[in-house]
Amino acid sequence: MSQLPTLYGLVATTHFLLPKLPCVMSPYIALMLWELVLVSSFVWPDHLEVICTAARYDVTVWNRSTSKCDPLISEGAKRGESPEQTAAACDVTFAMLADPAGAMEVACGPQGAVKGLSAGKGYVDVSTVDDETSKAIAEAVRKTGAEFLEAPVSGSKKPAVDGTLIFLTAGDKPLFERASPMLDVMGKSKFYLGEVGNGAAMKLVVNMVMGSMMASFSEGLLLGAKTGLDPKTIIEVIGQGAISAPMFAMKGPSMVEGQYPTAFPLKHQQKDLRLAVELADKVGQPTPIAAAVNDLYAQAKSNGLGDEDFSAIIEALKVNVNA
Ligand SMILES: NC(=O)C1=CN([C@@H]2O[C@H](COP(=O)(O)OP(=O)(O)OC[C@H]3O[C@@H](n4cnc5c(N)ncnc54)[C@H](OP(=O)(O)O)[C@@H]3O)[C@@H](O)[C@H]2O)C=CC1
Ligand SMILES: O=CC(=O)O
Repeated sequence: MSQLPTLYGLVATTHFLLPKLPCVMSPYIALMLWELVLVSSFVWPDHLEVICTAARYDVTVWNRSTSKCDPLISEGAKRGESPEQTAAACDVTFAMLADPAGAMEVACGPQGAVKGLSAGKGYVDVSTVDDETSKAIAEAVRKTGAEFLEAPVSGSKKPAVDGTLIFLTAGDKPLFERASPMLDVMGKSKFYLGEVGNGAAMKLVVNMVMGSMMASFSEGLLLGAKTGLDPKTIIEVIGQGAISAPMFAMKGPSMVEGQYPTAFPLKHQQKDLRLAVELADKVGQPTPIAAAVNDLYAQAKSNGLGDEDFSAIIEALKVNVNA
């Protein structure tokens, strides 16, 4: 299928992207891989066809819940039997897992990708994790002679489908250069940030700001509504001023309707806030706003909103304090 020498492995996650590369996958990665030829619970056959044709990569996919790979398999991807076998079969393996525990399990567990790595291979971890997890995976990967790149992404489901993610990479520069053509298929830009840990830190900083923005926006919509303002007009006014943001314009209208179709799950936004607050604590930077917002998301998660989109945080604020 491919005239290129690189074989991709994807060990992943499931919900967000079944992207376009070799993976141990997540839904999110599935979307990314989708453009390389990936797999996922999302079905966009026409789009996949376009991407496969354009990218021309041979892709092997593995996911813990194997059925999530079926759509990609039916489009020509090969099925990996385990992270180990996937990494052994591929030149470069992309991993996209839910959290630090999942990323460690898939990289370093009993059938982990590390067991299939060797000199000449590369492992690119696209999961959002903390710097310590990333460094531990980097060490295990490098012990095999393979190279490691952390590459968390900024951008949710639509950018994944469109191939307009932003990659925040750090680690082995030769692997960054080798993986760049693949990153370019899945993303609109990529940053190389130096030592392992810098990509994780950048991602946590960005998502800390995003989580706080969404909570503040939610408070504004609810406060306005309580004073008799039309929330749709609030969104319009915000959209024309200095604090306008694509996120408000995109998610505001459905939030007003009480609809939260999941692109970025609330449980992952809370995970990122928690990791950001822990990072701040480690380096001695006060982040009182992020700490308060983290508590709010944690409360929303315990109230059953974890699998909703993170914009469902507005529901956690819909309490009548005068009742
Ligand atoms: N969704 C989004 O918009 C974005 C997500 N991200 C980040 O990308 C990552 C994935 O996100 P997303 O796809 O939405 O998450 P999901 O929760 O939808 O998917 C998580 C994936 O991780 C797998 N997984 C979790 N734990 C393990 C484990 N112990 N062993 C093997 N597999 C495991 C799941 O497997 P299974 O299918 O078997 O459950 C699933 O494939 C997260 O780190 C998230 O923060 C970053 C930017 C945007
Ligand atoms: O991590 C989430 C995103 O949208 O970026």
